[in-house]
Amino acid sequence: MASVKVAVRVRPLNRSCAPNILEFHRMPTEIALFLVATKIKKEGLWETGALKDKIPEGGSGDSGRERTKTFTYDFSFYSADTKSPDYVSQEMVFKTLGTDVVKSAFEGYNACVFAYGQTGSGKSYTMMGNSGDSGLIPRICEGLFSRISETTRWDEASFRTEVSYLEIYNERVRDLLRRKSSKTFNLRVREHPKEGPYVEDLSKHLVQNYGDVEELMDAGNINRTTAATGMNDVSSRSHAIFTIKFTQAKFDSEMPCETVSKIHLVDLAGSERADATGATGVRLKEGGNINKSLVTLGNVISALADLSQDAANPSAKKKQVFVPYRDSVLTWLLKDSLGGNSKTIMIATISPADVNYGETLSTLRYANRAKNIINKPTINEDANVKLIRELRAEIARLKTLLAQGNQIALLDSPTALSMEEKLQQNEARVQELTKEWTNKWNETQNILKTKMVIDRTFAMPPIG
Ligand SMILES: Nc1ncnc2c1ncn2[C@@H]1O[C@H](COP(=O)(O)OP(=O)(O)OP(=O)(O)O)[C@@H](O)[C@H]1O
Repeated sequence: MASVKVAVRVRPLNRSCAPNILEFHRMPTEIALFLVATKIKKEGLWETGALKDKIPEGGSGDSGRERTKTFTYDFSFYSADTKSPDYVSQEMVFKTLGTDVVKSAFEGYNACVFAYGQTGSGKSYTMMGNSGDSGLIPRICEGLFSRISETTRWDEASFRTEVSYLEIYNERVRDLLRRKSSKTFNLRVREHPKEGPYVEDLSKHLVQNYGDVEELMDAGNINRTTAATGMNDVSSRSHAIFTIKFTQAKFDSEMPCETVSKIHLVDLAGSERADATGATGVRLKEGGNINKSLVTLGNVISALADLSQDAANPSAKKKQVFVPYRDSVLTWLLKDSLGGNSKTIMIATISPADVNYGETLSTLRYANRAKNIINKPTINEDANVKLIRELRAEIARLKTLLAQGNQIALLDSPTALSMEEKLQQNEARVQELTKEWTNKWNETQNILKTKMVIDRTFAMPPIG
């Protein structure tokens, strides 16, 4: 069991922007939002943060008193002012959150990081970053490959890494890395009985080093649907999911080990008010679809939070809680990351400008709710390797029983003979499975050793 970890990140003010509600004390209306830094500094990083929403009770006769609502998150990143001693850089965000994702991948857990927030609040900056100031996705990929080369220096481990990149635009799934020859832009979402929802025909790209990933990331980013809006010159008009499938195989005390980890790195489109963005026509339709799927995400988060609270209170009468995963493509595809088999992190991005007070408060509430989600991450072990381990345990058990039987002169009894037979069968099966598994990995390594060339002929998405 693991709760969804929630971090909040404050972006800098725009040059032309309204006053900063982080330090701004003149009340724009009766309501002022103070993002009060009540953080605990631990090992040089902000470990826990609380953001306070102070609402002075102006006009009610007790103007001196303030109603204070406090939100507490797992992490709060103050990135509004590079000169501040509290300033949190892209590197610090990676060190605090990203290194855990890399660790999860090596341990065989699924992981997910998703950035949520108002349009222009810094989701793409946090997830992808700018050139020379990269965000979590490139840093996690780099971290993964640097740990692979470190590991292979002293260990006989083998690795296989595949990436895919899709966007959900107006409720349709597009492959951002599809080949020019592939025919469809509107991919179907299907459900695997064991592995859950997946995108049919989504291209998967084998990568050997960070350079390969970088090429794919750049190609996908060019393909992503963006547009200038009243709030952001390069606004993402789609939700983007960058997925890494990471497989690790090795012999540990002569025992095969194989784990698979799926990492979803998600840059959501921003919530927006049509009046603030000035959207009309196509942009307005996009905005409507974006908001609709974010509302569904909010409903899923709320339902999961209710379920977790219910589970934590066994004496309370159980409520019937329905989780509306299927109400949007986004929530359906992220089903495992939300309330399932994944270690998940939400990064809520907010603006410190007073004009964004309403959206900031709503993001803080949304993030507060997400903290209550309890996931059930498990190590994803290869089914054959699991079988080998179980058979070996059975062999050890039979051997002990036979040795005990030997001591009390049962060796020629029918029970002992059938045990002996079973033991031999199991040993033969283990040998056969281990051989198959070793051959499979040798083949994979041979494919990986032949120099791969990334196909750069990616298709461009249709407009609108
Ligand atoms: N923490 C930050 N430090 C420096 N610049 C930032 C930060 N956060 C955002 N920005 C800048 O603000 C602008 C808008 O940010 P970004 O595109 O990341 O927003 P977004 O939340 O992804 O918006 P949308 O939902 O419209 O796509 C970009 O130019 C980005 O570089």
